[in-house]
Amino acid sequence: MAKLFRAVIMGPPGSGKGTISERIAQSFGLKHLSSGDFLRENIAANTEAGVLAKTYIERGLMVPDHVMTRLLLPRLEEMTRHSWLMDGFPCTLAQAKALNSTCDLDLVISLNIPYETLKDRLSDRWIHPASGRVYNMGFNPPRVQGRDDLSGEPLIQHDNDQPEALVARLRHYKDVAKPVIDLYKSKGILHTFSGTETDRIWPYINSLLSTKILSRPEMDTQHIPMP
Ligand SMILES: Nc1nc2c(ncn2[C@@H]2O[C@H](COP(=O)(O)OP(=O)(O)OP(=O)(O)O)[C@@H](O)[C@H]2O)c(=O)[nH]1
Ligand SMILES: Nc1ncnc2c1ncn2[C@@H]1O[C@H](COP(=O)(O)OP(=O)(O)O)[C@@H](O)[C@H]1O
Repeated sequence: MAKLFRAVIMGPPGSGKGTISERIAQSFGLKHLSSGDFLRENIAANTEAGVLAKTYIERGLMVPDHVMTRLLLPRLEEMTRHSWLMDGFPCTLAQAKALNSTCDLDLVISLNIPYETLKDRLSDRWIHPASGRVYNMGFNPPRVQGRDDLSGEPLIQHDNDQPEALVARLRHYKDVAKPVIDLYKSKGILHTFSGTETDRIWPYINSLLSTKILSRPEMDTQHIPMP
């Protein structure tokens, strides 16, 4: 059996984690797990953790570490037979340490995107709240303006995507992500990609993953006893 592959994608709000994760999931058959989608599922299902998480998200705050880990780690433990890519978790050192105690990551992708680019993208971001589908009026516009492609329902914008809120969100991201990035750097699994366009970054991520994922079955031969 090919060895399982576990990766995390990190980056500030609007850096393209969701967009790139979808491409990775399609090209390499990894399961795309998103902390935001998972929280929304729990909120929709009214689970105890979902109800608690909602009180933070509504105020534009991050969900506390213990709530995130209690929600996500059991889910990851169910995925022992799957290769996956996690988007949006861990985002603090406490979350990274909790994840570390559950599984060994093979790779961490960190997106490094200039502030001006993030500001432009997010002020143009439209979301279909029920599904979490994301559009950008320039980059990937909906087929009908203001409407979700699949359901035809109205799209909305998030207040915290506007420039005033974005500055605070980015500062917060930098503060909490720095020790996480340092941790993964010290483990030798961090790969950072810089740029202003997803389409230009994507080929580099694609070729990195091609080497890592294609080389996995060979690595399995390490377990075959030498004659
Ligand atoms: N103009 C432009 N927009 C892009 C590009 N890549 C992604 N986007 C758009 O930028 C916005 C942010 O991308 P996402 O993939 O949602 O970013 P994210 O990192 O998952 O963001 P969060 O969910 O806030 O953490 C979306 O509206 C995308 O459609 C790009 O290369 N150019
Ligand atoms: N790893 C996490 N730790 C704490 N809170 C989180 C985490 N992931 C997501 N959240 C919460 O869920 C919300 C929605 O997440 P997401 O869909 O990734 O969108 P965004 O980061 O653009 O707001 C975040 O604003 C935050 O409140």
